[in-house]
Amino acid sequence: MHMENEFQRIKCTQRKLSNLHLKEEKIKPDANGAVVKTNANSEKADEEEKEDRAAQSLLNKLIRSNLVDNTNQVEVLQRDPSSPLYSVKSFEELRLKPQLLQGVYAMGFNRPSKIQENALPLMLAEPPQNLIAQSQSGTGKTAAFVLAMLSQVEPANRYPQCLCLSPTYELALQTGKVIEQMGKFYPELKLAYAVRGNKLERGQKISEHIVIGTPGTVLDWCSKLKFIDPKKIKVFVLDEADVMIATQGHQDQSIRIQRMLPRNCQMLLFSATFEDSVWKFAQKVVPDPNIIKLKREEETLDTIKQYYVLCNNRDEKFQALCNLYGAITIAQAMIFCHTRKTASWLAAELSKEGHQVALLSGEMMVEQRAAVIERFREGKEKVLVTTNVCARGIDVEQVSVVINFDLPVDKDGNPDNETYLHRIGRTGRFGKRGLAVNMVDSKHSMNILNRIQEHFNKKIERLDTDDLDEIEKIAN
Ligand SMILES: Nc1ncnc2c1ncn2[C@@H]1O[C@H](COP(=O)(O)OP(=O)(O)OP(=O)(O)O)[C@@H](O)[C@H]1O
Repeated sequence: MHMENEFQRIKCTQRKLSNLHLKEEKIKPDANGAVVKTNANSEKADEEEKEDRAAQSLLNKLIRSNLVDNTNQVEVLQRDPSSPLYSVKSFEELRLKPQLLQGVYAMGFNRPSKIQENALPLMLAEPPQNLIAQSQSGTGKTAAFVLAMLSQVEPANRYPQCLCLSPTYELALQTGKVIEQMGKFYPELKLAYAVRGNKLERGQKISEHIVIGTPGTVLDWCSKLKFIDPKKIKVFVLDEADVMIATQGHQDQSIRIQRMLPRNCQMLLFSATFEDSVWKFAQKVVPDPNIIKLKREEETLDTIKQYYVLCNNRDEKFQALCNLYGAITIAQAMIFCHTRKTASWLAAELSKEGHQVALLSGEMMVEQRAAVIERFREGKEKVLVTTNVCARGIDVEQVSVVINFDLPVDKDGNPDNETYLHRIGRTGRFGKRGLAVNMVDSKHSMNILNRIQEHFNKKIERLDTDDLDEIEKIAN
């Protein structure tokens, strides 16, 4: 397929861009090759680690090979509440083109996911319906809109008919990959990438049926360069709207593109979250929408044993951790630190003690991070040391022990209860027992711990890591 080569070519550029990403770090080598900070704020930057939602989203895509379990109900708000609500339990019921059904099965999908059950009939309805859909990452949104786009293409018409916006170059490539896989048995269907670096000759018109790209380049291709005739677009998809609006300028560019499309163009918007800002944006770009929401699986602290260990300083925390090591490595454990520096130090110290640990750090490229998580998921390492920010939003399901080497705090130094719940709450899932150990080394961190206890109205027991009987007790 023609798009295969295209993808390969873009993949090469992707590597170069990933390297660029590293250059943006606020550290540089001095004349002797040692790493020095470039400005006074860099210590702070290191501590806070800028949250990069796009990188986190990409990481989740790279490490995920399955649907995320979700037994919560799907909420559907129809534009026309009087029309019957269709939901499908099989892909056959959707009456897809045979080559698409073949593609779906070749991907190993046996039946639609929860969100797909309701979203697909709405998206494939005649006349096409607009849709705003929200569900957590990994619930099958991408596969759903890719199928909708592929279903609506008329291959005989050699011009773009579906337009899909992604927040970043890398995310666009990932979605492109799903289009390629699902369209594997539909060779006449062609895909073009509207991403920076993909240069076309002036005056050229694109003949591919689906265009996937980032807002800036797509806007240029539709307006300034006129590679695409926006008036011929039948399906417009805005993916990862929550990540999109976190990037400066993307929101305005997306709205400008949307304004160029014909009135009867089907508009589809997807997001993992629905904060107010996302919702406002969604309403601007999707007129008269149907709305589908799938709630996140509730995390609870009910089946988790929570402890704290009282120490005087970092070295004592390390010693306590070593005492606990045998008990925690019965299962898989994640250890959270506040800064990259502490995480690197801790991983190095644990290695010196002869323990095999993995380090996941924000300064690694996304591909490297994905490889580390993959090894951990395969059980090649039983302990993963990371920072709260770096691991935010990453779903590793089999972890049953969480150690907060540093307690989670927000930018202002207040307890970050949400992160605490998300980290710890995942350990006791599916009826499994979980274990959480919090390291406390100052009055301040004791105060944070007390506030966390108050917030969840749950007592966190003290643990003496010199007492072998007690350690034995928590491990079993
Ligand atoms: N019906 C299905 N049956 C089995 N696996 C599926 C099905 N739909 C999607 N998947 C797989 O589940 C994983 C998550 O799906 P997908 O990427 O579509 O989720 P998503 O909600 O778009 O996630 P994100 O928000 O991270 O983009 C992928 O590996 C995908 O191949």
